[in-house]
Amino acid sequence: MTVSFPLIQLEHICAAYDRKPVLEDINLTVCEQDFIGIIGPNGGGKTTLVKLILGLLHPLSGSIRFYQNGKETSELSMGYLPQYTSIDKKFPISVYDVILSGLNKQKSLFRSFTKAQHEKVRAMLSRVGLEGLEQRPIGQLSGGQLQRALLGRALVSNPQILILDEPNTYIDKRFETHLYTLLEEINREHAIILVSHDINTVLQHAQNIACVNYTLDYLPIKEVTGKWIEEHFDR
Ligand SMILES: Nc1ncnc2c1ncn2[C@@H]1O[C@H](COP(=O)(O)OP(=O)(O)OP(=O)(O)O)[C@@H](O)[C@H]1O
Repeated sequence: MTVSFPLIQLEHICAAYDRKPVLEDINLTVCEQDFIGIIGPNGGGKTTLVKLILGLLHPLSGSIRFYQNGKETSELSMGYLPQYTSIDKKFPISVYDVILSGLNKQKSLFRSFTKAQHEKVRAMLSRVGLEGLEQRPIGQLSGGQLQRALLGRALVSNPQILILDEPNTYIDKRFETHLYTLLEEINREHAIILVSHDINTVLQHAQNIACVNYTLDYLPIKEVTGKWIEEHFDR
């Protein structure tokens, strides 16, 4: 059996916006090669939890720790596919540059992107099925095409952990099948956190499930019963 080390450990996390509590006493460990599906009702705090993990929001109390090969580290490389609605489609940027921007953190400050980095972008364009659309501004893409471009941006740096917030809102059935094959492939080496309203998607692909509704309830998929789904899932 392979040993799976923790990558992220959240302990007793509380979060609030303008003093209004949103998350209470959240404990969660994300291990290497984990695939955690996050479900929960609208406004339950799923995106807030993702923002805390990404460091975009600071908790009111509690701790978030990152680990690499079992040793604590200050940060991890994370790829993030945000919710479609949080994207400004009017921003004048091409598909190619969106994907390239996923490598910003790996670029030296005063240097241009290297040939190898441009090659990574071209390979990613093909992986997410956007060849031929590289120069198109994002405002002229369909919802599904934009989500694929954002997925390319999240993946191009080969991050240790991939976080997807509602990836299949606009993606068509054909690409959805491809997306989950892609995620399976990625999951052989990297951890995935998938926020989804689609309980079937989570049950089918994740190893563990977390229901976020002010507090967090966590269970291995194997232990999920019909009763648990009824109690936790907002239809
Ligand atoms: N920037 C913000 N300022 C104030 N309140 C916020 C902010 N972002 C989210 N909230 C509130 O925090 C609560 C949790 O929001 P969050 O977006 O985390 O929920 P969610 O589970 O991701 O919801 P959904 O399924 O609708 O995307 C909601 O009541 C929301 O209105």
